[in-house]
Amino acid sequence: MTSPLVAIVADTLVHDSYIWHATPQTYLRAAMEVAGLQPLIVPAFGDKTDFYTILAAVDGVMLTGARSNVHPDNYGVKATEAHGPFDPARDATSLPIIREALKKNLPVLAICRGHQELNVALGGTLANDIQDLPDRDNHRAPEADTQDERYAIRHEVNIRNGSSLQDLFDGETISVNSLHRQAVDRLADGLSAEGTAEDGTIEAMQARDAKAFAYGFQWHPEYWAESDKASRAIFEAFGKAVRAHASSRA
Ligand SMILES: N[C@@H](CCC(=O)NCCCC(=O)O)C(=O)O
Repeated sequence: MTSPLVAIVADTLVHDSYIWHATPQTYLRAAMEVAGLQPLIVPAFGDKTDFYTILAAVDGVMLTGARSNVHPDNYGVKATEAHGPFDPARDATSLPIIREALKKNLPVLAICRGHQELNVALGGTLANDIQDLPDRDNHRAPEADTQDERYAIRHEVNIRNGSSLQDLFDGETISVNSLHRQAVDRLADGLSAEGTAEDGTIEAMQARDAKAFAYGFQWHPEYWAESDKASRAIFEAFGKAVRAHASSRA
């Protein structure tokens, strides 16, 4: 059995005196075991990356969550210490890969930092430390000993009436986890808000002109992809779209 390739842009981190280009296993497993895809981790070498060759080889692109934040230079805001930590190598790789993937009508699944990258890549902006803004809730992960507690389901997302996500989730409201302190501020023109939290945070969005699956989700469907119905539905739909792209090329 062959599985289509999905490109996943790596985070960079320093460990044991080396710079690593890496992706958490939760995303890789959800891509492999629920979406049925073969992940290909793309090292974050920015403009040294041969995007043409990578995007000719894969049938989808997935952007993961990360503790780092998109550098505000990318959306025209002056950086402060509070905007960090940063991973400029990832920004320089993920933002162009998103734009190129959408131009090529490749399926795109953007999660948490990836959701924020999708907005910035198309010209939108981000709000920082939203828990300190008036009328906004705390969307950060709780202090907890285990990842299961950090990724526990925390709040509801209301899906826009008429959104194709209502069909995907078979309902108007879903319950999600929450591990972020930034959020979409000005939504890029090329995106539509498809789901919002009670405090107005854009939790789900879609690339308007995309001919394939192209969604951003502010929460983490990868963590419960095997056991949670809505999380599984996202990965299954992404897998189906990537396989459709692969078949259309064959
Ligand atoms: N850093 C951004 C993006 C949020 C995100 O991708 N979170 C994943 C965090 C994983 C963890 O805490 O273990 C933000 O804070 O908004």
